[in-house]
Amino acid sequence: MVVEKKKKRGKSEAADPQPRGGGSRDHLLCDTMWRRRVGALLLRPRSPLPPPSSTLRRHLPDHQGSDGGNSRKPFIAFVLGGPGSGKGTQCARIASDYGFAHLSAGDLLRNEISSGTEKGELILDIIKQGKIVPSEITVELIRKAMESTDAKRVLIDGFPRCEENRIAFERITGTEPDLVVFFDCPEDEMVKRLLGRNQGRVDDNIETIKKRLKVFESLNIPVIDYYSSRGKVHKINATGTEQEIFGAVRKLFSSLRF
Ligand SMILES: Nc1ncnc2c1ncn2[C@@H]1O[C@H](COP(=O)(O)OP(=O)(O)O)[C@@H](O)[C@H]1O
Ligand SMILES: O=c1ccn([C@@H]2O[C@H](COP(=O)(O)OP(=O)(O)O)[C@@H](O)[C@H]2O)c(=O)[nH]1
Ligand SMILES: [Mg+2]
Repeated sequence: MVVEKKKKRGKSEAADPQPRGGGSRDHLLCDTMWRRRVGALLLRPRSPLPPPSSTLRRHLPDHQGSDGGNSRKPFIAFVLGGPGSGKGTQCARIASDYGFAHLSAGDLLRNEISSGTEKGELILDIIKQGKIVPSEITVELIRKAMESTDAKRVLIDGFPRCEENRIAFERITGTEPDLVVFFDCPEDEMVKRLLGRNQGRVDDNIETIKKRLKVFESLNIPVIDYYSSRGKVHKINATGTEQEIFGAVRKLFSSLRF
């Protein structure tokens, strides 16, 4: 099943700006429709997105360091994979064994929902529908979280979700990931795990799961294809036990020079 999908993931498709899959495209919208819908919210007077702040700049330039260690950027790993592929589970173990800060985009968004703001209501609405939150919101949350950690190694779990997310992140932070880890898992296994997750999440129901899987295939795979073409992707077979998968993860992370 996975192999068949991989065959379909040709380069030309990655370059195709149109979402794949045909049929109604509503569920595939990354950001455009929501931007329109919440234009007033997003365009409300506020300070424009700042250029990378001095704190973030300290981390963001070349992580090899160019001014005696003061300008070191953290080592950034994006952790991608379909819903239920085990991103969060494996990130927790990487964070604990390899000294990474674990920034989960989904958790940052859910924290914002808990704040009870208008923005939180918008995020909740989008998550319930399995769609993607506007990049301005997510990138800003990630940027702030990166600024507030002193960690020299950062895992960004579940982001970028689409090409537009990726471009916004690179533009706003002025940096790129050093590594992209892709947990490759068959859909039926992901569905089984999500239905058993039992965390009371509004999006872990079969109707929303189906939408999330379509969004992953149409919008997230192109991000993985993009970074593959830049030699940054390390694919890990995400079937088997947590321990077995972590064996493959450990092989990768133990071989890295941070
Ligand atoms: N290898 C695995 N085998 C079976 N269940 C797993 C495995 N890895 C994670 N899980 C469970 O599957 C669910 C989804 O895992 P999670 O790490 O939250 O995935 P993601 O962050 O990619 O959505 C959780 O309930 C988790 O405990
Ligand atoms: O960068 C992100 C990360 C998450 N989400 C939304 O938050 C939901 C849950 O994301 P999370 O990463 O927590 O889900 P997971 O893949 O881990 O099950 C997604 O379906 C999206 O609706 C988003 O819009 N942008
Ligand atoms: Mg997760």
